[in-house]
Amino acid sequence: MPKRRVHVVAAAIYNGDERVFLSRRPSYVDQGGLWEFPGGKLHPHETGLEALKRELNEELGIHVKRAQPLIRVHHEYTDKHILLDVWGVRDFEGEPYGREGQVVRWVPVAELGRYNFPAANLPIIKAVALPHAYMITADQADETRFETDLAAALERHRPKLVRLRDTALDAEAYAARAERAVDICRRAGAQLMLGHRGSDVEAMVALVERLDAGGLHLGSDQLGVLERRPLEGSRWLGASVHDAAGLAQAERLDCDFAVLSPVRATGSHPDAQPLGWHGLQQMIEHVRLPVFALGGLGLEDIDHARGVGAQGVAAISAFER
Ligand SMILES: Nc1nc2c([nH]c(=O)n2[C@H]2C[C@H](O)[C@@H](COP(=O)(O)OP(=O)(O)OP(=O)(O)O)O2)c(=O)[nH]1
Ligand SMILES: [Mg+2]
Repeated sequence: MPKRRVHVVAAAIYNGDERVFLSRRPSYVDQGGLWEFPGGKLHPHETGLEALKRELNEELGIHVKRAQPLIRVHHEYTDKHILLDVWGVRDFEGEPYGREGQVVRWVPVAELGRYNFPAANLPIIKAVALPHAYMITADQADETRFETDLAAALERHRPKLVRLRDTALDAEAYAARAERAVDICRRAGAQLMLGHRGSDVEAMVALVERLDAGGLHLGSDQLGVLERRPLEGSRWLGASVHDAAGLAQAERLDCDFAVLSPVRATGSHPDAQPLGWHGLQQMIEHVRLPVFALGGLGLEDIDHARGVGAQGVAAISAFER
């Protein structure tokens, strides 16, 4: 017998950027006792947004005014195929409470990892926890200067996620710099992503694990040759992409996010044809993966990037200012 297909809408309801609202499923229902993003199944003839508004009113007593698509997750449970259609909700009326008697709680995004969710939820938790700014380190041959600049940028802009970009360093020098940079980032409350084009991916995965770094960032050439996700699910896997094929490959590999460039023309890549905001929007419209916009952008562009469906902005020079 074919499995039942179930379409579920659910909401990440935010209080600022720091907390999201969770409910605990009653013990007697499917996936009982686990925490969830509030929501439920579509009724016949309802759109996703209509169902979301109805469910959040029934379950939490709030009126949703606006919602943004966040992520769609397909998951095979033993008895059914589920599509979880998750929306970000920031604009609503009323104070959410457990209207059906369920246990509810505002949870700091950084603590989501401590809660037990249904198996389908891991990509959702990652999408919720992913910040809106992704800092990329600049080329700097001098080690002392590199460390001072990194500490200064962390202090000034407070990014939560940083990529240690490979510069002219060889594998050994990269690993040595990574070890210190992971530590500098950790003390500033940021996670560091590693990735070195001159090293093979297994060596990079081993380095990420040895240093307990935030994750692995793949270059577009590395992305192209991999057949499966090279890294455990609890760490971030990011990838640089420049076109629709790259985005599709990043999705296939179960990347947690992609960085798409160039949106604007930049001095560092003068020959590349910029996508523009419109090109970016079209390219990510049907992609289920969070995508950072990169190329000539600053932190002041984050809201615009989010407005066209991107996760936010990745940048090098914006963090040097
Ligand atoms: N709401 C929600 N459901 C989830 C999450 N993760 C996950 O696997 N699910 C599954 C559990 C259920 O099988 C299904 C949601 O159905 P539900 O029981 O909440 O549906 P509903 O609110 O419409 O309730 P009912 O009318 O069927 O009683 O999706 C999640 O984060 N939120
Ligand atoms: Mg429900």
